[in-house]
Amino acid sequence: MTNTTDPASHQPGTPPPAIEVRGLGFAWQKAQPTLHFPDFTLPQGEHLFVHGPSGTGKSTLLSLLAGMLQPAEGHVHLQGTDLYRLKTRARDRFRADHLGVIFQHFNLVPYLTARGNATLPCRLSARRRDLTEPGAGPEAERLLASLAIPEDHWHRKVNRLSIGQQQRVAAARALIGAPGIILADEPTSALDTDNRDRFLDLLLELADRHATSVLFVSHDHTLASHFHHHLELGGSHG
Ligand SMILES: Nc1ncnc2c1ncn2[C@@H]1O[C@H](COP(=O)(O)OP(=O)(O)OP(=O)(O)O)[C@@H](O)[C@H]1O
Repeated sequence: MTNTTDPASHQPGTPPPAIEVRGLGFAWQKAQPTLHFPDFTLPQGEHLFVHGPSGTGKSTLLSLLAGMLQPAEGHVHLQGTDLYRLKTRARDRFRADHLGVIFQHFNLVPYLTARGNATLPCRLSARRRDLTEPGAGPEAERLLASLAIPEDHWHRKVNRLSIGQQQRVAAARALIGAPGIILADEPTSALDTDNRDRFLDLLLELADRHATSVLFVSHDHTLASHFHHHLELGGSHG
């Protein structure tokens, strides 16, 4: 893997942070003002809660961190790799190997089962396949069970599951193969308070087992206490 670590960004001999953002800006269209994002560093294994009013750029930030948009300015380093110095194919590979993403609408593959969706990252990444023990199928089943998906639902197509169950399948897909970073965009928006807290506790507990860093976007301030760090968008920086 190409490693374009910025030597100024962390002490030699220590692991690089999970996420480092510097001077990041993005414009959806030339006529639109550039969205500016605050600088931040998230140490590996720690969790960040990103909040802020609608339209302040939370989803845009997530897409930038996932390597899916080209920034107008600034840098994103993920685990020491300068994401936007990678060529497109290398960036796609980096994403498949190191990122688990839970989108607002889950982006599950509707014609695959819960187990089929959860194992998908291991089909796209040999690294993640190699990091499953004893293999992608059993690991997917263990994650689905940990996330309270009943065994008789594992072989059901995901469009026959409840919204809450689909959210948990998306979490299993993000967690499989121990990616270093999980990016989650409002993944609890459709859940009631009890299920939301349970989902979040499970996600963070499973992430902690592999020292996975979680960046979690939500409008819901009551979730902030679950996280080590908080980042408010829409303040004086932008
Ligand atoms: N595909 C797009 N094309 C043009 N402008 C966009 C696009 N997506 C978002 N924007 C604009 O970029 C800005 C930031 O949007 P973004 O969705 O990142 O905000 P957000 O904080 O996630 O909002 P919400 O909380 O409502 O989901 C908004 O002004 C929005 O209108």
